[in-house]
Amino acid sequence: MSASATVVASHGRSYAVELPDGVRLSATTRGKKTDLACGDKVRIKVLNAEQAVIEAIESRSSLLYRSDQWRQKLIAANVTQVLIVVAPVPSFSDELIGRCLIAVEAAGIRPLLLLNKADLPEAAVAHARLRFWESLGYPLLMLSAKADVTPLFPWLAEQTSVLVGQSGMGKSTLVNALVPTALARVNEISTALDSGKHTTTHATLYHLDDASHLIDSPGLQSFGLAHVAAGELPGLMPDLRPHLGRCRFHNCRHRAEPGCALHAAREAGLVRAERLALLHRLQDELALAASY
Ligand SMILES: Nc1nc2c(ncn2[C@@H]2O[C@H](COP(=O)(O)OP(=O)(O)OP(=O)(O)O)[C@@H](O)[C@H]2O)c(=O)[nH]1
Ligand SMILES: [Zn+2]
Repeated sequence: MSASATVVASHGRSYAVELPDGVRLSATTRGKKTDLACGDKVRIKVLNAEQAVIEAIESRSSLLYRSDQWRQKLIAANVTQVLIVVAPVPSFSDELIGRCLIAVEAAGIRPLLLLNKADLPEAAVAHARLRFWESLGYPLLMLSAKADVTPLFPWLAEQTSVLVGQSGMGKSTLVNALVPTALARVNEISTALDSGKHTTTHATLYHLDDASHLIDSPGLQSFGLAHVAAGELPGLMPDLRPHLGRCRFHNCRHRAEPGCALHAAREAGLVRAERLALLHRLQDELALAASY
């Protein structure tokens, strides 16, 4: 029997898919190609009450992924919003936030920065650090997953959101607070995927209501952007964007070229030196990836 389904968990080559009536099956793909992400809409062939084979993947409205010179790591498909979760403790990385926001911009998805653990005394300093990202136009919400997640409700309504962030920021705590049945679900899916672990080792999709869905993803340590073209990078950085097209050379790489408008903006205090440094690091990584 052939049917439509949604990928609700992905872990390596193992998937869990959900039928329109809510029944979940474990599924594998045919052949070697396994470019599937949690949130993907697929056509499956049901083998029995527990198993299915994924036969085709439907076109995606969005795809969030990271990549290095060797491979792409799909994070989530068909999401409308990315929640970048940070916390005062353990300390978060601005480098990771900057990279993640470029991937989010490249994918055309709405971002929300979420500062969790607002109850900790270190939260004020973390909040002050995040004001930079807020000044670029990215919305920022501060809450405590342990105390109260209701401030998040209006943001989640009628969205398919994916939680991304470094390990330990509190993604699982957030999911457990938002989805009362989440823990049971995780155990059920872990069994289906035969991983035997109950930590966030794979992406999982939860339904908050009929129109609102939430995908949890494993903690990130790095965020490669080998899939973004070098020429597109500055246009994906909102602080650099207003200065583009004003360099002396139309093909300026914003490195040592004379008359570079981005360097002029940095000298005028309009652009942070770290942001140009990030652009240059990403350009170097792309050049390295291209040389393989
Ligand atoms: N004080 C405080 N601690 C929190 C809060 N939310 C989560 N924590 C704690 O932070 C630690 C990490 O939380 P997790 O939910 O496991 O973090 P995670 O982001 O899912 O981590 P990974 O599964 O490794 O990706 C746990 O000890 C939580 O109890 C909060 O709002 N306030
Ligand atoms: Zn330039």
